[in-house]
Amino acid sequence: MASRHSILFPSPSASQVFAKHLTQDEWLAYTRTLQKLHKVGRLGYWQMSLATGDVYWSEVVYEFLDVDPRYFAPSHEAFMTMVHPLDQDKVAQSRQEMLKIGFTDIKYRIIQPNGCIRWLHEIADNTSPDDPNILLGTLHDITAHKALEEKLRKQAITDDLTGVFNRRYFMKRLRQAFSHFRRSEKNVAVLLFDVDYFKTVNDTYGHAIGDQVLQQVCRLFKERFRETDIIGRLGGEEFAVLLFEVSSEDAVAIADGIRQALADHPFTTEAGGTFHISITCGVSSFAADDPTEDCILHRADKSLYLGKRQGRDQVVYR
Ligand SMILES: Nc1nc2c(ncn2[C@@H]2O[C@H](COP(=O)(O)OP(=O)(O)OP(=O)(O)O)[C@@H](O)[C@H]2O)c(=O)[nH]1
Repeated sequence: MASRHSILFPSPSASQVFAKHLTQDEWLAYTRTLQKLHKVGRLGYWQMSLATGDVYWSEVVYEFLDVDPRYFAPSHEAFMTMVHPLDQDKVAQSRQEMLKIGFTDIKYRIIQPNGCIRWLHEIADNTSPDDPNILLGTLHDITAHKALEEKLRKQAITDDLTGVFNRRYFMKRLRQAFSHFRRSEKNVAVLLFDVDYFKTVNDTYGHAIGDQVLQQVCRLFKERFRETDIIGRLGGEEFAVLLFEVSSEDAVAIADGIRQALADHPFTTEAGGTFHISITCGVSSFAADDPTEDCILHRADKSLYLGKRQGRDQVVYR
């Protein structure tokens, strides 16, 4: 404890007090006010002596880390054990940066002893006016900010009704998949699904039941596709799924499994009765001579249209 306080807010020497025209009591009162302000503003700060390696953490830092100052001695090493494994390199690099250019501004995660992950924003420098051998850093807990950021990011790429990706995000992933395919030539397939006679579902059972059908279709998609497959709602009752590193034959078999599962699935009416739907699917794969990523969608769309003309409830591959 004594060594922590020996770095920060040292009791001023008589000459310092004299130079600043402060009495020792005034100086201590000023220090207490500053500490209180940091607590009120939820600003954590730390100091490290380059000469001795001693580290001081303010009370708020202990709170961010959720460790007890009575049992947890502050040190650079102790702190690094709490940094999220995925952010270790970033934090280590920022320390080097600070020593080199005298400043760093970084956001990273720490893991508290209870397993909770917190996001911290650290701004640090080594330009202490009194001692160039002292590094100074401030910490803000930005966990709530990050959670909001993540929520907004998800909202921006998700279809509200069904929870699958929206058209814009699907098209972005299709573009990325196409450029990856051009480099790797690993097969990528698109399944284009369209619910059959969906207008009749709405007209017969009502729009709310129609919405539930779309939600259940997507629930079934999510259950049956892999985490890495990209499921998107292109509009209305049309959905597309991007499958990576899958042969065209397997893509057709997967699509047919979904078609069958949907045909077997009983949907419930408001009155408690049940009804069934069917779905038609067009399948296509990227071709080496495709000039753009849209070509795969055009082919899948043509297959889908053919499937509709041939009587629906089927999978067509071209
Ligand atoms: N309930 C609901 N209906 C929607 C939604 N988006 C589009 N629709 C309806 O989906 C229906 C699509 O009808 P059509 O394009 O005629 O297609 P279809 O009746 O499925 O016929 P085929 O595709 O030829 O088998 C329209 O009635 C749209 O109003 C939605 O979010 N919720």
